[in-house]
Amino acid sequence: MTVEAQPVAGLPDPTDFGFSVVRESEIPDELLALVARVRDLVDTVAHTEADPAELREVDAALAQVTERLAGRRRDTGALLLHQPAGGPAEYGTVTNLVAGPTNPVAPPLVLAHADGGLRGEVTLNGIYQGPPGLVHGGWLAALLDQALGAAASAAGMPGLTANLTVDYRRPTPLNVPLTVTSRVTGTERRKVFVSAEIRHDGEVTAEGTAVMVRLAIPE
Ligand SMILES: CCCCC/C=C\C/C=C\C/C=C\C/C=C\CCCC(=O)SCCNC(=O)CCNC(=O)[C@H](O)C(C)(C)COP(=O)(O)OP(=O)(O)OC[C@H]1O[C@@H](n2cnc3c(N)ncnc32)[C@H](O)[C@@H]1OP(=O)(O)O
Repeated sequence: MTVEAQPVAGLPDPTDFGFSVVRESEIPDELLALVARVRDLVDTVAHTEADPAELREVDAALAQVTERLAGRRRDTGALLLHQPAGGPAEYGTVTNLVAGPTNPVAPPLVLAHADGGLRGEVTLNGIYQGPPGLVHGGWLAALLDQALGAAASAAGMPGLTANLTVDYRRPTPLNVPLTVTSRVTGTERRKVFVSAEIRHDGEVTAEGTAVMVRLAIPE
């Protein structure tokens, strides 16, 4: 489902540049319910010890379901026009790997404006595993990258990550609530300096900084 975008302060209308735009409110509840179901499915499949005959049957059933849904496919680059709690409307992508509401692989990370930056809670299950019982370091980097990019975007300066530095301070456990925070710490020409942390039980388990380079939007 694609609609006309509301203008976002300081940004041109993305439809003028060939992007399709979807308002968050236009995503049907039924799709969100299906996405949640598939998240459960991914975790279930990753951990199943069902016998081969049962697996064959389930595989065939899922092949039918996949074919049934494959007919009407959204543009991969479709933008999501959404409004983080406590802040103005902004753009992301509908299928963003970390935060996209329609992406079953996204946990998803939902961030709200807080304390001069952004804050959100997320719980990562066994499909995000690296070492036994612990979150994969690449996924922690992805969470941080998202929070860092979103902080710049929420401050009205969307851009791309030019440089990302991650420090892993403590092992980050699976299946527990993690708090993610981020903020802009400075700007210089098109560069936006940002920092972010992931905490478990109040203790920082991973932290990152990034240089985001603001989008150079053609006149
Ligand atoms: C039309 C409307 C569209 C609306 C869309 C709106 C929003 C959508 C955008 C964002 C969505 C918001 C939130 C999403 C949240 C998170 C998503 C995660 C973020 C990512 O997943 S993102 C993917 C990975 N990311 C890349 O795929 C970047 C590949 N890369 C490049 O595309 C270029 O490399 C680029 C653009 C970075 C720079 O290129 P460029 O030509 O534009 O600019 P240039 O090189 O002149 O650099 C300008 C100044 O940045 C300094 N600088 C450059 N590189 C640096 C580095 N590595 N370290 C330190 N400083 C650096 C220079 O030193 C200079 O600094 P100075 O001003 O001091 O000279």
